Amino acid sequence: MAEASRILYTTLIPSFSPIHKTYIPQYSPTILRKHPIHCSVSTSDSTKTTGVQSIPWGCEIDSLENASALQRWLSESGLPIQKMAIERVDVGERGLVALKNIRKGEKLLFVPPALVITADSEWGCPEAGEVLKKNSVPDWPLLATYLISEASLMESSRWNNYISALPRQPYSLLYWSRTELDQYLEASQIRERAIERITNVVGTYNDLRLRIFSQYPLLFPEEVFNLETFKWSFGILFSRLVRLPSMNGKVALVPWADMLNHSCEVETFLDYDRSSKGIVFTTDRPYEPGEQVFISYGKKSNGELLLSYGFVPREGTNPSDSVELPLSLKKSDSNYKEKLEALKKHGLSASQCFPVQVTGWPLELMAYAYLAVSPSSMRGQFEEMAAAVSNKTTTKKDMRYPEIEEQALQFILDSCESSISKYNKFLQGSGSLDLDVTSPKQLNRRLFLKQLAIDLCTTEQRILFRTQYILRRRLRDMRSGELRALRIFDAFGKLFK
Ligand SMILES: C[S@@+](CC[C@H](N)C(=O)[O-])C[C@H]1O[C@@H](n2cnc3c(N)ncnc32)[C@H](O)[C@@H]1O
Repeated sequence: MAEASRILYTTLIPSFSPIHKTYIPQYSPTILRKHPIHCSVSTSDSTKTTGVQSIPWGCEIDSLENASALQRWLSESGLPIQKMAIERVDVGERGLVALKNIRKGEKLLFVPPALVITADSEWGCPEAGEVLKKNSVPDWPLLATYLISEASLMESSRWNNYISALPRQPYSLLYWSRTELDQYLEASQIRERAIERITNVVGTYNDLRLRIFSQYPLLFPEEVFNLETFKWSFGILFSRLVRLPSMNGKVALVPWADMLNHSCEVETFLDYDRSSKGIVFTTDRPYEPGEQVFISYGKKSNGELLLSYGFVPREGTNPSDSVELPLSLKKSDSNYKEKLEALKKHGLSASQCFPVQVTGWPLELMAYAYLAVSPSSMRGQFEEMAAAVSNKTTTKKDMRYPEIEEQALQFILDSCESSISKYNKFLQGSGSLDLDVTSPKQLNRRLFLKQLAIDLCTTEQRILFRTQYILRRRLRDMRSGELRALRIFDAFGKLFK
């Protein structure tokens, strides 16, 4: 479900496919190795390639100096006069603030395509770009390498002002160590997603290094193109890349537009506007001078926002919030093997996670619960249940098996309560911090991460409490209904004795 919303919206975090899964080299690198090519810019001055210390890799975002330089450079480079300016803000540290009254329904920004970075952008070091393109490197790793390459060129890159204004340390779970993830996010399934993402980024870098960078050390010196710089560039992509629906879903970094922070209270998103030939968004509320202007990064849960952007919205403000509930087949089930086979046929495994919202849970979760509790006598239905778990049923109507509904609901309730106790353990153990995480620089790292984890776990646990309440009520109603039916049946029996 979250995946679908990612595609519908111009989200700032499109799905990222790790290079080692998708990338097929189209020529033998040995051919080029025999004729090494040098990047004319980076090799002419040794400090550009080896003087890594001097590459700034963005800036501290609480300093607005580089942001002002960015703003000047953008207007000199064709960005029309704006109704907003970059300022220090309460939400998101730096953001775009209205300079004038802005109406609801007004188009803003108009960033021309020449100021947008895509996989087709010209490289400051064209030879490096050629090598990546000849190797059919997909957009994400290509853009990550592009950012590093341009950053290393410093003033020689046309994006110098943009890169200098990027955060030196983008806030995202990519920057959390394994110990921090284990310590603070053990209760949340987001920990798994973060580990998976870090593994993909490391895998992608290793793949590029083995196949390409090591073959062209002059174009891609390890002092510049290494895991640390890749984590930085992927952190930038995860928190700033947009997918533009009107450009066939092309992914792009849009300077200036990427200074907009997210609000769960607006629905407007960035897109290419054919009539003005620029990147715009249309406001869905008015703004007064001095107010921060927001866009939506997509209908994402708090966990997904923390994963990619490193923040958690205030409690109760995100209508798209959800929590992943893990369910598993019981190993002691005498039909375990058959049920697992049925799941495997649909690309699923014995343990699955399902997104639960305060408004309810998906049909797929219910189908999984039916499968998990169904007895041997229902073996003939395992297949259709597994198909419903994978959302591949032909009929999309709510599937029901009244004879095992009570067990299925109890099964979900047990999983829900086991998750709640994990959150309890973390939240009770962490005490009650109540720090203002909108100014992260003022906190030390440990407190900052802990507060983020507490905010996330509190909102996720709330959803589970609500689910627990609904399940308990349904089960109580079912059971009291059954009891009443039994009593009536009993009374009838006595009547005819
Ligand atoms: C696309 S950038 C927006 C501009 C960013 N504030 C900057 O100064 O570069 C996304 C980053 O902004 C911050 N951000 C965006 N919306 C936020 C929000 N509602 N609350 C806290 N931080 C937010 C997060 O650090 C996120 O990774």
